[in-house]
Amino acid sequence: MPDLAVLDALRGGLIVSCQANPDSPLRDPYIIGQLALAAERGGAVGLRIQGFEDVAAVRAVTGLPIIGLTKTDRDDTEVYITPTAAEGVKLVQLGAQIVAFDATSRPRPEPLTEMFAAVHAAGGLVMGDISTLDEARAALDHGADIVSTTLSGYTPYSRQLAGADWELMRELSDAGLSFAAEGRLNSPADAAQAMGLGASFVVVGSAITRPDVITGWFAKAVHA
Ligand SMILES: CC(=O)N[C@H](C=O)[C@@H](O)[C@H](O)[C@H](O)COP(=O)(O)O
Repeated sequence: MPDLAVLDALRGGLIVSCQANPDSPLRDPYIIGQLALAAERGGAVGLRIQGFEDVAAVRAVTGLPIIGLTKTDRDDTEVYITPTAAEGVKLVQLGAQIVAFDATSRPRPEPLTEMFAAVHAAGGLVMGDISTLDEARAALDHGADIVSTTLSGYTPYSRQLAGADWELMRELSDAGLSFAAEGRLNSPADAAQAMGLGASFVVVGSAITRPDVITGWFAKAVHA
C-alpha cells in the first residue's frame, strides 16, 4: 500500500527538480545525482527526477523522497509526462515514492483511473500534473493524491504566462484542494508567495538546476 506519510514529509518544504534535456551538457545520470545531493545539502526535502536511469542514480545516492516521471515523445498524443501505467510502475520499482502523471484533459493513450490504480497497487503515490482548476478536480476524482500546477502554460487552453500562474494557485486554494506549486517559480520570493497562497509544497527546477537557462536570464539582462 502507498505510504501517505511521504506527503507529510514534503509538506511546507522545497522540492528540487533535477532534470537535464537531451541536448544539455548536464545530461548524465551521475551529474543528476550530484545535483540532487547539492539540493539536499541546501535544504530540499524532496526531488523531482525524470527518466528511469536518473531515478535509479538518484535513489542510489540519497534517501530523500523522489517524485519520478518520464518524458516520452509519442506520435499518438500530446501527453508526454508519464503517459502509461507501465512507466509509472517502473518508476516506483526504481525508487520513486510518488509518480507524476500528465493529468490534463488532452486525449491520452490510457485512462487516468487505471494508471493511478496501477501505481497505487505498486506502492506509490500519484501526483497529477494539471493546467487548470477543472483538471485538478478531475485528477483528484480519478484518485490522484495531490495535484501540481506544472502544466499551466503548456496546454493551449491554459493561461500563457511568463511567470507563475498565481491565479490558478488562488483557485485551487479557494476550492480547498491540496496542491503543489510548480512552474516558473524563479526566485525565493516566488516560492514564498506560492506558500502564502496555500501550496502544500513548492517544486523548483530551472532556477536551481538548469545553469544554461539561468545564464540566459543574466545574459539577456546584460545585453539589454
Ligand atoms: C512543463 C514541463 O515539462 N515541466 C517539467 C516537469 O517535470 C520540467 O521540465 C520543469 O522543469 C519542472 O516542472 C519545474 O518547473 P521550472 O523548471 O519552471 O521550475
